[in-house]
Amino acid sequence: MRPDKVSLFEVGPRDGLQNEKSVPLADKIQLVNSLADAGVKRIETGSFVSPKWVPQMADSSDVFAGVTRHADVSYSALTPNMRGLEAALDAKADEVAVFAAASEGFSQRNINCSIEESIERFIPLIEKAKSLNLPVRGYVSCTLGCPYDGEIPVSEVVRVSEVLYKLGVYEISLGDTIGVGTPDKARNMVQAVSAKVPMEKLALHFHDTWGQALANIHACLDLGVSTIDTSVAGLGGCPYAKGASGNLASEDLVYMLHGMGVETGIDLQKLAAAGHKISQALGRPSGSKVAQAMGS
Ligand SMILES: CC(C)(COP(=O)([O-])OP(=O)([O-])OC[C@H]1O[C@@H](n2cnc3c(N)ncnc32)[C@H](O)[C@@H]1OP(=O)([O-])[O-])[C@@H](O)C(=O)NCCC(=O)NCCSC(=O)C[C@@](C)(O)CC(=O)[O-]
Repeated sequence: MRPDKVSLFEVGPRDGLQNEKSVPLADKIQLVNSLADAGVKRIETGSFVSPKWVPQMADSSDVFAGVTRHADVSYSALTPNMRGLEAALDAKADEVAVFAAASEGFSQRNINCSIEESIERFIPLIEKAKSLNLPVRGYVSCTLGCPYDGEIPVSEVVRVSEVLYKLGVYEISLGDTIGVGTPDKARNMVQAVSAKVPMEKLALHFHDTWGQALANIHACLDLGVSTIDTSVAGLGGCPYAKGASGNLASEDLVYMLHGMGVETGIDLQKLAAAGHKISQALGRPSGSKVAQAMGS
């Protein structure tokens, strides 16, 4: 059944900016602050990964330190290993996220290890986070296709999702990393995963490379999914998925949901203004169709 309310998990400051040219620290901080002012309650603020691999995120500690915290907003960080977790704890992140893939090719290119090795790495991280009552989110990349391995069996998406869930992540974000999915395929994949991980623990993380993200999300909404990852102004892509464009623009999802009578708690004008400002810093127009139509 379609949810009355959807929670947006904003990934622009991390997933977006990790694949854009470097942005000054002040602009990153302003982006996070303006997203919170627009009513976004969950903001992926940065990542604690190797700066050699993703130099755009090297100043994540400074972003966390510079943001004006809202008590009701969760500021999260991506953490590939124990070192990342320690850095996230120092930065006082409210939650962290581990990231695995449903495809071996992507796992090797993205985090330089196999799927099984990545899971082994996450075990102590999740245990330590749990001991500190720090929530851990889990990503599964390439759920609808991989830039290296092509088609990915749904059974593998289900398997990796279930493993992460059983390890104790509180939510599984299903990534269409290169945006190749189409509505029926997306819906079937989500339905299959929900046989092992409860629907209310699933989030959609669909990139819009092939212009399908909004249609794919719409196709999954009636299944009851109520958490969706988006990126303001459609920022970003993935450095290890050549040609991948950003996640679906947050503005586009909010406009569609409000039009369907689904609440988000987000002020669309303020959201579009946040997207406009960061797009200016990048020297290009917003990637959100809705923001463009609003004239932001
Ligand atoms: C995982 C590693 C670290 C393995 O990297 P590695 O080279 O296999 O491992 P390593 O342990 O030998 O470390 C290499 C160097 O990185 C350092 N290092 C090691 N760990 C850290 C850390 N936490 N923070 C800072 N530095 C670190 C470490 O100290 C060392 O430094 P050196 O001795 O060469 O000077 C590396 O592959 C990496 O950082 N990869 C980054 C991948 C990444 O951020 N990808 C983008 C995010 S994933 C994504 O976008 C998909 C998602 C989540 O959005 C969902 C979707 O769309 O599908």
